[in-house]
Amino acid sequence: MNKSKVIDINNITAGYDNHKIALKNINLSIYENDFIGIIGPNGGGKTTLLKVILGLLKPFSGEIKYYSDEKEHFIGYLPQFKLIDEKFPIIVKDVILSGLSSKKSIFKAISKEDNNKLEKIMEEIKITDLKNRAIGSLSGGQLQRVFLARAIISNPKILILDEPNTFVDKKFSSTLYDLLRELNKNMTIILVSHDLGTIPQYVKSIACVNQTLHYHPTSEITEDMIDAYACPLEVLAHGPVPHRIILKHGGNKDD
Ligand SMILES: Nc1ncnc2c1ncn2[C@@H]1O[C@H](COP(=O)(O)OP(=O)(O)OP(=O)(O)O)[C@@H](O)[C@H]1O
Repeated sequence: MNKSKVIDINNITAGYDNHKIALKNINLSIYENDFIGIIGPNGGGKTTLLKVILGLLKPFSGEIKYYSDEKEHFIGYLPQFKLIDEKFPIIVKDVILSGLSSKKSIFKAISKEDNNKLEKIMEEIKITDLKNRAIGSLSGGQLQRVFLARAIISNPKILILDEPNTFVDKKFSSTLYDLLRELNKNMTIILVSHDLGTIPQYVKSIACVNQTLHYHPTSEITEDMIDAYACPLEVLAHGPVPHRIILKHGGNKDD
């Protein structure tokens, strides 16, 4: 079966003002219905890669191609979590609705169709009871759900999540992954995570990012990836780790 490409990253080198290079000669092709887990050490360049994909950071060199007719709702993005000032005067439903159009004023009356989308998404993510709460009054996990709802309400072709597990509780964590699996039927998902114990069960492939990018077309995390890319080893030691994800390099064939 031939899958269509949605994004092609060719030989990208990127970094910041001081000419500090965060990513060097990165190549990655992303296809429809991919579910890519991005792992790597702190400061390895994961968020920088997302910024390049989102068009928020112009690379020093290289090229990124997008394959889509529709620009506006091509990518939904759940950013890395930041606490919000508790006086921030916006309520939950307006935050979620702002994911439908960047141009629409939050004071404009919402259409019936948009309202239906809002109700449906809040039910799916189990935040209906938060609908009229000021976002500054929410807990970290609640806020993260609200931003997830905002990222997917427009039904984007690609969903990008940066560390979505930081604040959610264990119970919502499995709901979140089940939801992502469901969304993945119609959406490409790119997920940055340190949660090495969990992501192999959900993602279809893994990209290790530590200034360079190494793509692994399976969801197994091998010792090799951990050694070469200094991925956070301690996470593997926490809790029950499915045996199948710990393989030696070439373990599939030789062991
Ligand atoms: N705005 C910035 N200005 C200058 N340097 C930056 C900026 N943002 C990130 N960096 C640097 O770029 C490198 C890559 O950072 P990045 O945030 O992409 O890493 P990361 O893999 O997402 O890390 P973490 O897992 O800690 O979130 C780091 O050395 C970081 O200090």
